[in-house]
Amino acid sequence: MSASQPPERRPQRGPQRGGPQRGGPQRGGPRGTPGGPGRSWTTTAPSARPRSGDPARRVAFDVLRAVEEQDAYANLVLPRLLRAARLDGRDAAFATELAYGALRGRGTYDAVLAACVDRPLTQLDPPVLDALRLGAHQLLATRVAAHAAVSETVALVRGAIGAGPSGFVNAVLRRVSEHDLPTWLDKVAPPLEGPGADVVAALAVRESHPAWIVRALREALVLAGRPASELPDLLAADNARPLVALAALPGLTEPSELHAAGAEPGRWSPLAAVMPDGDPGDLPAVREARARVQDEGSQLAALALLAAPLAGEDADARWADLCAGPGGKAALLAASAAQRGARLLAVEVAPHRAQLVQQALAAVVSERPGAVEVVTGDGRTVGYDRPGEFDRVLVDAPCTGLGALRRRPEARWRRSPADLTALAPLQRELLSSALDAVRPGGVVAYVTCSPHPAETQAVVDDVVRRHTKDGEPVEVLDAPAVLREVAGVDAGTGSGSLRAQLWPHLHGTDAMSISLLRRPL
Ligand SMILES: C[S@@+](CC[C@H](N)C(=O)[O-])C[C@H]1O[C@@H](n2cnc3c(N)ncnc32)[C@H](O)[C@@H]1O
Repeated sequence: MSASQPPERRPQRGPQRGGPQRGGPQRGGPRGTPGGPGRSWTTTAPSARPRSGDPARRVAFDVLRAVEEQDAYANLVLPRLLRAARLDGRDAAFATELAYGALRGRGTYDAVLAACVDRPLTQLDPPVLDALRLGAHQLLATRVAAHAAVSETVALVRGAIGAGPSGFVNAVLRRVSEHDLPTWLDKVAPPLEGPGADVVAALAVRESHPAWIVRALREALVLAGRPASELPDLLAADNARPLVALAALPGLTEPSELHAAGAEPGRWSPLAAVMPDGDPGDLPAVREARARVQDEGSQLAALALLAAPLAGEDADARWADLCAGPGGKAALLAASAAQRGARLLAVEVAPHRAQLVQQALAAVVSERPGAVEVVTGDGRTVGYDRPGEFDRVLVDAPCTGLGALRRRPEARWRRSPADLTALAPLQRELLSSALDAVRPGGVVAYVTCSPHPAETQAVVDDVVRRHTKDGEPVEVLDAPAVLREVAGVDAGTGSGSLRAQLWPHLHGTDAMSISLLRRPL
């Protein structure tokens, strides 16, 4: 697994954090003998060490616990915990690296830990297992000194869980520290080639992905005209920290304002600026909602809808976003609508997400209130309620998010193949509704942040076939050609498919799939 390097740590002693005394002593123990060549160890017995834990490690641990126990999203819970612990700067960066790294790397670390513990990991107390993952991440993928990784993790366990498991954690982590990551991978991952090779199982351990996702991404690559040999790079890209991309909302600011504040030009989107470091919230344009954090792939999806050629009448003033929450693409569309004298209907079914859309569009609304209408409702009914009313409609469909795993470190462990089946009818109904909602000659963009064929090509093929059968044919437009025009990006999928597919390992964006459809005149 290729994990990003964390910032150098300066030695730190945090205030004591009294945590609930969860978990008893762990029975059994590590395999083999602790210690290893080239490592320096403190000679103090774990029981005699101070009980204090480092606050950054405690925050990372609490993130892992919230993800496990409350189904929390790491990117939402982490900022709250950082604020509560009053961590910023390097300490906040370290806590973030630990939490995200341990979550992303779980597949690799569990394989290593399983080789160091004498019973299935499922029999460990879940908080103890999380602490071990944090320790393994420090030992195998950061520059934290081995003795500090072990002793600080043991201190964390004493503070957050209790004294009982501290000796066990100490012994297991010492065992982990006996080898570096490449050596461990050679020991615990199945071979990638030669006799007994199992590419999927090997990459699942090496690149820390569930095997079904490794298989699904391989299929997605091949069906999008890419060689399967790109799979390791694609999986590795999911483990790299994405740069923060910003979108300058048209008419409200210019990318040059963001560049002047230290951001660099984006790679593809004409609206993009990329922050090499720092907090986007420090930029006035972001604070005032004139610019927003948005992956370049998402920017390109919205821009593709706006650039797709209409047919027939000149009208281009009525746009709709049927799945608007939390409002990223709607903000870009609304700002463009305000510029071009158009009006955007933003529909979102979840009330709290519809509120986020309102917030995302606030700057546009204050400039031009008539440019936007936000509705809490079901996008599936728009085609029936307002048939033929729109010139351009976006369906940014609810999907598995398999193309944005680098952004959501826990997502790969939450998803299951059943999600694909569960989302399929909704995706088809939303696209069908969009096609009913556009006028003849109007265009629909069907977008997912997943490259999986079941929620991209299959949905489009099915809906186009059904509409055609019902006497309402649909034209499939050349989405890669539109993207080439808009951003000079090559996102072709080959073999006659007109769908565009972006990839993290090729384009540096989320793996957005973009199909453009038009109702014939
Ligand atoms: C992929 S997200 C959209 C992201 C959004 N376009 C953006 O760029 O910020 C899909 C959204 O669709 C919403 N959704 C799910 N089912 C829906 C439905 N039947 N009608 C409208 N919205 C729906 C979800 O709540 C979620 O907010």
